Amino acid sequence: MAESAQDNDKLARRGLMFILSSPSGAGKTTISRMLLAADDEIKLSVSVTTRPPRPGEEDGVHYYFVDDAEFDRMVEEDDFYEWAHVFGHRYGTPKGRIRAALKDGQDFLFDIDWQGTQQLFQKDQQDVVRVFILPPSIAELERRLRSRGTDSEEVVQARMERARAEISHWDAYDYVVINEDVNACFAKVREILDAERMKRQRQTGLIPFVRELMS
Ligand SMILES: Nc1ncnc2c1ncn2[C@@H]1O[C@H](COP(=O)(O)OP(=O)(O)OP(=O)(O)O)[C@@H](O)[C@H]1O
Ligand SMILES: Nc1nc2c(ncn2[C@@H]2O[C@H](COP(=O)(O)O)[C@@H](O)[C@H]2O)c(=O)[nH]1
Repeated sequence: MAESAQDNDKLARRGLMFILSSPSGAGKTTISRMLLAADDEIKLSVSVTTRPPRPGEEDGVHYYFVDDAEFDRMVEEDDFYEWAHVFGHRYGTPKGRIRAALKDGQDFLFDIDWQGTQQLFQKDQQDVVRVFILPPSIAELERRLRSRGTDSEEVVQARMERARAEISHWDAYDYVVINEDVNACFAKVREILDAERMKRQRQTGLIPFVRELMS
């Protein structure tokens, strides 16, 4: 049966800012892509970066690739929600229309590091959901970074050297999921997203409905 306009009103809710972080190589981009393919209600917040594109990465789809001068200009013009230095490059979340779209119920997915997570949480605690992905072991993390085949040995080493420091931020997250089997990890991340969408404080459309039930 088709949903009536009244049913749709009841389902109205604020969107959420769903953050996935992990040490490099643990699998957050893989999980993000699975989520975006499976769920039309969530959109990727495409970051801006000064790092060069990897093979297969497209400008405007995976990142907006810019040079240092353009990134400086965006910082000066206050175009970022947050930005940080990560592995020798700069990465930032452009403001775009995120705030207005959240009000209209649009969910956003952020594949960002712990520094960006901290900044977004300070600005918007009510909408942020923080998920940290852990690798099953350090050896498997290294194997995944190498098997991705997109980074030089030097880059892989630099990322492995930062891995323990990245993992040390795990306790600043709302949820922690170990990515051993990718499908099992993805299923858990989806459950988190589904449950967060149902949180009472996000379900703004229920207020008049419940008032009517109680009248
Ligand atoms: N559960 C898994 N089992 C085996 N391989 C995996 C699993 N999850 C992801 N991978 C593989 O590990 C590699 C790294 O994954 P991915 O690029 O998603 O990591 P990431 O956390 O986004 O890294 P970065 O922060 O560097 O972008 C990829 O080749 C991916 O296919
Ligand atoms: N603080 C931010 N961190 C970001 C952003 N976009 C990506 N990232 C993080 O950078 C590292 C490296 O990413 P890679 O694509 O070069 O492997 C990873 O932890 C990302 O999550 C951002 O806008 N802000």
